[in-house]
Formats: sequence, structure tokens, C-alpha cells
Amino acid sequence: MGISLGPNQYGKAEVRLVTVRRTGGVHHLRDLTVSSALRGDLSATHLTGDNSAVLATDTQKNTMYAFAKQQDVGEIEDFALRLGRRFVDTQEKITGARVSVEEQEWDRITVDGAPHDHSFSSSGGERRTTTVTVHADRAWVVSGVDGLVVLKSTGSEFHGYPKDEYTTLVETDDRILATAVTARWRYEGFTGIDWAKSHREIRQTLLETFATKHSLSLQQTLYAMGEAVLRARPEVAEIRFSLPNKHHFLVDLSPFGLENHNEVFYAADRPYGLIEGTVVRDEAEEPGPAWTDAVL
Ligand SMILES: O=c1[nH]c(=O)c2[nH]c(=O)[nH]c2[nH]1
Repeated sequence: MGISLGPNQYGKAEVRLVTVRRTGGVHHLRDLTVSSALRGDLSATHLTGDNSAVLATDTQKNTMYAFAKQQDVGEIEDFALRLGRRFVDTQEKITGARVSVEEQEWDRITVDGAPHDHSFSSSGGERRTTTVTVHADRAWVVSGVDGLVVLKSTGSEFHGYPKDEYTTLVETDDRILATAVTARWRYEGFTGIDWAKSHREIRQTLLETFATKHSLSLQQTLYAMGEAVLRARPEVAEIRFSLPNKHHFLVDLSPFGLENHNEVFYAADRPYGLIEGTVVRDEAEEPGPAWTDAVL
């Protein structure tokens, strides 16, 4: 009975690559997910474990990050072609490379009508929500937003936290801060509220505060967003947040002789910090049963 190796390929899938380019104070963000798959004479590794033709998938990933630093990413087609050619041209046994790139688009957050220099939002999975609780004599309304994705490429620091024998996190005075805002706000005295307008303006307050508040922690940003909503919206008694800290780690390009001045990041999807909190107006009524079904 003859047995042989059929078609095969290998590569690194879904490399999360975020770049920030600066022109003056204006930041330009690119958010790519890159996958490679190489083909060629790879029978040796499958049959005997001889890896002499196997460009490690880790190297493929590093090449993506290094190329993103060395030259402007440009169009995703050009970036993919540069990578594909690199793998085929430098590896004798590799005869074909397939490189796929998905780009996540970001829009600039508008602050006072003008596009912000370094704060972005990403439409897509965002949802507007409401949960109402109705009793015979009154009702409660809790509305909100899910999946409002925002990112600022500067204006965020994190330091001053306790260091113990398990601490490896490096303090930073300039990092990417990104989250997907889940917010729920409870209305009070809500006769005559224009729900759509209220939602639109609360959303805008959340965006503007995220953009303009210089952040020393996501917790501080959470409170600032809640405070801004309560100050601007008398109809809101309380607002609750669940904010995943979508970590963007600086890629260490020093093994390749390259510096990384907050230009090339690895966007991790998990684990993530999860920052949750409530901001309440002091004189607000008791929420009663309002939150029972409004799980954050
Ligand atoms: O804004 C932050 N808050 C934290 O509590 C925290 N913890 C951490 O590791 N990074 C951060 N960032």
C-alpha cells in the first residue's frame, strides 16, 4: 500500500498589525490582519522532520512587522505583494506564497465639528440598546450602546501602579488606548425625552470625552466619560460602563536592528483588562428594579 504526502501549505494566520504614522501632530492609523501560507518542496519536514526548508511561521510574522516599519504599508495589495515576493525570493524551496490582508477601517472622532488628530472610532459592530421595566404605576428606562470601538494613538499613559515580584508590565507615558464601549444609562423623569436625540448626543459626548481626556488609566477615562454625560444630560441619573482594555503591545523590532517609536503594534485580542464602573448623580432616585434585567 503506497502512502504519500498530498498538497500542503503552512504559514502564520491572522497576525494583528497596527501602525501609527505621524505627520506633524496628525496620526494616521492602519489596522491590518495578515495571514501567510507558503508552498513548495516541503516533503522533508513532513516525512523526516528535516526543517531546513521551513521558514518558521514566527519569522513570517516578524517579517510582516519589520516590513511595516521599514516602508509605509501603503495599499494592502502592495504590502501583500512585497511580503509574498520576499518569501518566494529568499527561500529556495518555497515556490508559492499566498498573503491575505484584511483591513479594519477607522474614522476620526469629530470634536466640536473637527476631525481629531489622534482619536478614532470604528463603526461596524455597534448596537444601540434599551431595556425597560414596567410596573403598574411607573416604568424605568435603561438605554445604551454596545461595541462602540474607539482608539487613541497618543494621550494615554499608565504608571505608578504597585510593583511586586510578578510585575513585568513596563510603565509608559505614551501608549495606545483602545476599547469597545458598552454603556448603559438610566433615565429619570423621562416624560418628553427625544430618545434618538438623547442617544445621539450621549454617544457624541462619550466619543469627545474619550478623544480629549488625557488618560492616566482607562479607569480615569471611564469616570470622565460618565461625568461628562451626567453634566450634559439632566435626564440621565446614572451611567454604567464595561470597558475592555484592548491591549496594543509595542513590537520589539530591535533584533532586526530597527527602532520602534510607537509605530508598529501587535493588537492582542485576549486576554484583555476589563474595567467596569458606575457614575451616579448624587441626588438621583433609587434605581428600583431598573437594572435587574439590564446586565452589563
Ligand atoms: O488603564 C489601565 N488600567 C489598568 O488597571 C491596567 N492594568 C494593566 O496591566 N494595564 C492597565 N491599564
